[in-house]
Amino acid sequence: MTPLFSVRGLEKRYGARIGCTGIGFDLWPGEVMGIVGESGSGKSTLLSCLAGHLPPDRGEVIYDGRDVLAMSEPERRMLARTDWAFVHQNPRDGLRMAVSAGGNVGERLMAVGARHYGDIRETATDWLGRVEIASDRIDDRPSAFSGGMQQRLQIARNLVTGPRLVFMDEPTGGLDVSVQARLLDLLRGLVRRMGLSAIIVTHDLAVVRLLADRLMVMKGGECVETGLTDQVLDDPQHAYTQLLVSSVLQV
Ligand SMILES: Nc1ncnc2c1ncn2[C@@H]1O[C@H](COP(=O)(O)OP(=O)(O)OP(=O)(O)O)[C@@H](O)[C@H]1O
Repeated sequence: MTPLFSVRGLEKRYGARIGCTGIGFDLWPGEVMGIVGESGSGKSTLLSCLAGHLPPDRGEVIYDGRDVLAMSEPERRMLARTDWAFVHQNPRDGLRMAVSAGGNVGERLMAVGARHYGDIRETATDWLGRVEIASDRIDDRPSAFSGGMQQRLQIARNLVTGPRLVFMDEPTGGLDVSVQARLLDLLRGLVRRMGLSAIIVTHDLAVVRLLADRLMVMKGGECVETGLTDQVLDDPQHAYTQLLVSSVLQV
């Protein structure tokens, strides 16, 4: 088996300030990797570089044997529409607020070639069900939805085309705790059932405990510790990870 996604020596600077540096890992098919660290540790910068939203200054990003950084913009956009998906922290960044819930899901299918209206509507209805949105809300706009519903709709919009790799930026951030728990459960079920590979950025260790097979701990733009999630959280080796874990336990 070869890795689905490989990263080597990735670096991004903002002038003299380091965004992230020296990042390298392999992600295997069906594997979920969590990236954790305090605010300013470089998580979002790294995720943006990985997902092709931000050009890194140095390094290599290989997806399924293809050099992502050497791709043309149309090639990268095609990849982002087909094999990849990106779930934003704020659903408004990942949804079209002026389009109905069904339209939000359906237009992704159309972007990959679906044309038959009946089939598109049927698949959209099915996906709304999978993310626990009642089918009679299909013609409502996302602005009429709660934050949790909007996030579930964003997930349906992203997963309907059957991506292989999903990037998630604080997918449960900004939601209240009971809504977070339900969303996490739902995400875990979808990721496992679809055999998705995912990279999840969060500062919430409960999120990675539930979703991630493997963890990368970041501090000051660098990876300070990596390993299996339970191993890292139960027996942290780096002083910073120990602090991160113990500060959570004190809450
Ligand atoms: N557009 C930018 N211009 C200049 N510096 C930036 C920019 N974006 C991020 N940085 C800097 O890069 C470093 C990493 O920031 P980044 O946003 O990636 O961290 P983060 O771990 O995602 O934080 P948060 O959890 O608060 O989003 C920080 O020092 C930050 O100030």
